[in-house]
Amino acid sequence: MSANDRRPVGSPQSQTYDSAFLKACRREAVPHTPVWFMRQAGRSLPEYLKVREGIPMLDSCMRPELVTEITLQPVRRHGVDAAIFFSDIVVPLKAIGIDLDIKPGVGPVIAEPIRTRADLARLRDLTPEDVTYVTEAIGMLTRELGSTPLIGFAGAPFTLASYLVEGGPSRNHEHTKALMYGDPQLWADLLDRLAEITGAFLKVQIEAGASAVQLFDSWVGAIAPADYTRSVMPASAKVFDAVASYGVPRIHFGVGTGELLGLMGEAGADVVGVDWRVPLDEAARRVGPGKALQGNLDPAVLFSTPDAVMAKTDEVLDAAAGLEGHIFNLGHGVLPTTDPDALTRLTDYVHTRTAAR
Ligand SMILES: Cc1c2[nH]c(c1CCC(=O)O)Cc1[nH]c(c(CCC(=O)O)c1C)Cc1[nH]c(c(CCC(=O)O)c1C)Cc1[nH]c(c(C)c1CCC(=O)O)C2
Repeated sequence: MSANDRRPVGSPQSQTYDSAFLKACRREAVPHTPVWFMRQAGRSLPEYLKVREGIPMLDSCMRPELVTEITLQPVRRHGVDAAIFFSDIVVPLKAIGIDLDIKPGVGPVIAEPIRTRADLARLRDLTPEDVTYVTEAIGMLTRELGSTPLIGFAGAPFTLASYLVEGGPSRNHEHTKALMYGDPQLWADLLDRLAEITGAFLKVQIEAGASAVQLFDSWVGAIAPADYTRSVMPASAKVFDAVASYGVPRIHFGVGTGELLGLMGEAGADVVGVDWRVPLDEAARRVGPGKALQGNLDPAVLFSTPDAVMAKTDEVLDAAAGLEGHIFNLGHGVLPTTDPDALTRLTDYVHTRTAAR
């Protein structure tokens, strides 16, 4: 029997329960503000580029030893308070047989976009057998990580639908919105299918040992609040409901979502991720009581001088001073050409500045 079998995730007996990260998610007192970075594993790290050499992105997600190594790299280097599982939001779609690839410098590209009712049949249920490499990698990882929590993740139904309907990355989401407004029933059915798949994918990660999960609705900032409530929120709420009984914190993040922060909390999140456009004290007013916040240093700030980084970090920490729970992060993912030393310095700075309080 492994440690995971005896000490279930989410319970006070789990090895990660008393970590600063999980305490902040639960809005309990912390020894220091916990830090992790979206996209902390990846191209900013030379050791990542080295192990990925000659291995296509999606292939790398299916090799448990490689996933374990890549996930651990930023934890070792920066001393962050949590690891995020190395994978991609399109991995579950690939696992159920959707023909897609991740093109370097472009992102996910879908061979045949999904736009009709007949296309929906291609989105079959995801079972744990489809992603045994995920279960295996998380088992290896949680053994290596010990008391450091592992964050599992998935793409939210809207963001996944955007890739599937457009066929790839999109600035304006025109085909996606055409479907959402033009055939609301097909849209609702598509998002509901994606919610089932996403819920199943998160369950696999939690059952394998993930201590928290983050739902990335990266592109939902393109949607107005009324449309979000009507056409997006029911599916995201279904995903959060699917994993509610595990008792692990659920984080909800999107870019440009200032007008949606309250609704994204209401969808069922315990922690709301905030990009850099809304200060955290204002975000707290929008989200309301009972939720922790995560964020929100502009990732581009890391290209500035160390003094400027510290000054902008102080602004984030000052705005966060009155929050019920705060997890320090960037407002979006680490940019690929970021100096990794700037991330290590930032981690140390947040730890030191918040330890004395
Ligand atoms: C929208 C989205 C995607 N993937 C993801 C999102 C949501 C987060 C966000 O909003 O940024 C999520 C994601 N993708 C990846 C992770 C790994 C874990 C981590 O954060 O450290 C996570 C959490 C690895 C990856 N996913 C990808 C890379 C780069 C590929 C490479 O290193 O070869 C990595 C490390 C590819 C990818 N996959 C996607 C994009 C836009 C890209 C970048 C394309 C490019 O610029 O090359 C889709």
